[in-house]
Amino acid sequence: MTVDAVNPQQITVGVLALQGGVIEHISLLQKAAAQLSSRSSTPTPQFSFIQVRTAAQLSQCDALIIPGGESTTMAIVARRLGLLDPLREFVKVQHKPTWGTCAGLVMLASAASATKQGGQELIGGLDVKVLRNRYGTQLQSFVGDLRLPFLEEGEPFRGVFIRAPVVEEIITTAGDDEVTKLKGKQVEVMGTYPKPQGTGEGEDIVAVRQGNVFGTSFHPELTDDVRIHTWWLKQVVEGLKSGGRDVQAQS
Ligand SMILES: NC(=O)CC[C@H](N)C(=O)O
Repeated sequence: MTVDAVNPQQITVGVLALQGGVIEHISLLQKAAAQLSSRSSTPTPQFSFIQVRTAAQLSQCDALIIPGGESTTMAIVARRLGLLDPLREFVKVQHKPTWGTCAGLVMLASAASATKQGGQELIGGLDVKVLRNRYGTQLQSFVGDLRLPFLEEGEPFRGVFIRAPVVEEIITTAGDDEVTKLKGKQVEVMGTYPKPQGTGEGEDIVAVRQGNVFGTSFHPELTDDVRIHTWWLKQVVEGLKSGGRDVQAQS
């Protein structure tokens, strides 16, 4: 199933507003929308950016951002508000474009390790296992320069990592129900960052995409760098214009 074709003149993007950097995401989305319209020679869509706290608000959205915060708390609150199943439907059945940052990435993973005792509920959508709090506690927060191949050439992106998760495993179980629902789209690594000293060789995966679902370990909304928001919004518009073909097919 694909996202229904919508009038791309009117696009509503929601930011899940249970906790975390909601206002910051909306502010960067507004800047990104202004940039898209100033760069385009043809009319760009009219965007509405709304905070989502109810299933009714979610149903108005063509795309969604799940911000950072605390995924365990977010799951509990979403469950209490009756939002968890509508969110699963939005991401995994309607295949509407969804981007999770930090705790949002945890929520969009199909599995997580280093969870609290008893585990935690997830939305799923990305066939990955995330390792929560990979870099330690709040005190080990850092800003690291990232080279993100999907962005235009330019300065490295300043990645803000706060108790950040990383993708520790890409789950490729053939015949897995979720994979089938995601139209066979495979997980694509969109960004990596060198493993901290003493924690192994190579790079950690800090950004992934699978079909319409995108996740970053870091917090672009806590910078004034609008590039990822602009890139994502463009993917959303292109996907809706083509009647719901998912964003992975666009690039
Ligand atoms: N900055 C964040 O969003 C932290 C995420 C948090 N460690 C979690 O697992 O939910």
